[in-house]
This record gives sequence, structure tokens and C-alpha cells, in this order.
Amino acid sequence: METLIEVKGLAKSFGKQLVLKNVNFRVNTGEIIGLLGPNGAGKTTFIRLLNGVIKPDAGTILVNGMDPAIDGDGIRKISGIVTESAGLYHQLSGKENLEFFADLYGVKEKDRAEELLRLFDLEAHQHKQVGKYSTGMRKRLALAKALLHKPEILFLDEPTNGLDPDGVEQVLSYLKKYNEETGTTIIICSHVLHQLEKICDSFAFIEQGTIAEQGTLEELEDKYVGVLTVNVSTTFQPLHETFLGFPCRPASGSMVAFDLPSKHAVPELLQGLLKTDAVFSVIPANNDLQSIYFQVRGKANGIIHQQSAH
Ligand SMILES: Nc1ncnc2c1ncn2[C@@H]1O[C@H](COP(=O)(O)OP(=O)(O)OP(=O)(O)O)[C@@H](O)[C@H]1O
Repeated sequence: METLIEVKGLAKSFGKQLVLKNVNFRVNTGEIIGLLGPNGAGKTTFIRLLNGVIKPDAGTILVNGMDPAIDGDGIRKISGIVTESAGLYHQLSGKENLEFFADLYGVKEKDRAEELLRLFDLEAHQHKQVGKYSTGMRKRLALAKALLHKPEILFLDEPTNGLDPDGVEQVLSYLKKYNEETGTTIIICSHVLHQLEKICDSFAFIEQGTIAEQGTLEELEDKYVGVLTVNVSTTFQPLHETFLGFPCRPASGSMVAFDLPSKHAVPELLQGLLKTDAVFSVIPANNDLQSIYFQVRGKANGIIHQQSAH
């Protein structure tokens, strides 16, 4: 896979506050990558550095072969950005906003605004003033605005903030669809981990001003989930402390919890159970992004988080 963004030894301070230090980071073309970390970890600062809005104190950044500190305009030409302040004109309609920015960005295709209004289901509201839009409609319009010039990279800082669950689902599924159809690389900061888990190809964790970890969910699972707990809905009764050598115990409802060395032991467990009992479902309890997030944070902060037994 081709590397689109490569960052080495990046550092940035504001006054005496060292916000980012020794940041190493890589993104492949066409990837959706989730940038995670607690409030104040430096995610927005990092995106601003990648975009060339601010300059680093040390280290190198290459975005599609360009250094943002030198060629910020070049990077902004091939990238779109959505931040908290979407920069929309509230007194103009949705369509007027897109047409205004299309003009400003020198977009040649006459029907690009209409195409995006269609893609983001805003056609019915295109003549309404943006000030009268719902939060979800405004977020979708901000995305449409960022995509007017068909950027190769999309930077999204909390794109689903303030949306209800339906709105979040909708925005994320638009993004996934757009990424699949166009191959646009997407870097997305969010705190809503179970939603990121659905659309991202990989994740980077900013912790204490540095990228503490980066990888696909599978890679992270292999590294951080030492004991996989699965909750199994079954007729099996856990009369002993282990089954086939796997620790087991009653869990909530009619579930039985088993501790496995990894997901590769699931078939062996199932084959064993099915010899005498029925199995209705198997639900992993601790290999989701949220569980891994706390493991990564714990390790980065020198705290050993005990694997959850539930
Ligand atoms: N222009 C600035 N001047 C001074 N300090 C700044 C500036 N921008 C950011 N900071 C500081 O840098 C740190 C990181 O901020 P940043 O906004 O990058 O974090 P974040 O990870 O995006 O947080 P959140 O999840 O809350 O959005 C914070 O302590 C913030 O106060």
C-alpha cells in the first residue's frame, strides 16, 4: 500500500506547554484512520500541523510528498477539513453556500453542488437558510462543503458532535460510502469509539502528547487482549471451574463466560460445547475498540489494567 502521510519525530509546544513530542505516524492512501485520545491530548493540534495551519518545532511531515510548513497551500488544495466551526453562512441557503464556496475554490464542474446535495440527502432542503437547518443537516452540509473540490484527503475533527444516534449513523455511513466510491483518505478524530470501530480501517492513539499506538483492530487485539472473554448463550451448565482447560463461570442471564487465550480458541470451545449442548450465541466481551482504548491508555500511563472478567 502507498504511504500518503508520513510523520517522524514531530514536536510542538505552545509557550512552555509541550503539546506533541516525538510523534511518528503513517497513513496509507485510501485508508480511514481514527485518531483517538482524551480531551486535550493534541488531536486538533496534530491535524492543524498536517494541514500547515501551524508549524512544528521539530520533526518532519510529508503529505503526498509535500511539507505542510512550506507547501500548506498545496496540501489545502488536495484536502478538505471539517471542524467544529463549519464556516457556513447561516443567512444563505444550503445550495447558495455550496455554490459560493465552489466558486471560491475554483471548482469547474457546474453540477458539483447539486451532486453533493443529492449525496448527502439535502436536496429537499437546498433552498432553506442554513440558520434554519438542524444540527445533522448542518454537519452534512459541512461535509459537502469540504468535498466540493474532490479532495484526496479529508480531515474530520469530531464530525458527529451534537448529533443524535440516527444522525451519527447517517453521517458515518455517508463517509464510508464516499471513501469506498472515491478512495478518499479520511482522518477522523472522535470520542465515539463504537461508531469509529464500524468505519475505520485502523486507529492511532494520542496519549501524553505522542502516538502511543497505531494499527488495525486485529493488530491491536493481538497485542492488547491477552485473555479473550466470551459470553456464550448455551444449555451448558458450568459445574466446574474450567471446561477443556478454559476458565468458565455463570454470567448474566443464561450466559456462561469463558476465558480464552485468543479468538483462535473459539472453534475448539464451540466444538466441545456442541458435543453435548446447544449454543445460541457467542459474544466477545473485551476485544472491542473501547476495551482496547483503555488498555492502550493504561499501558501508556504505566498502569496495568486488569483484563475484565465480564
Ligand atoms: N493556539 C493554542 N495556544 C495555546 N495552547 C493551545 C493552542 N491550541 C491548543 N492548545 C493546547 O494544546 C493542548 C492540546 O489541545 P488540542 O485541541 O490539540 O487537543 P484535542 O486532543 O484536540 O482535545 P479535544 O479532544 O478536547 O478536542 C491543550 O492543552 C490546549 O489547551
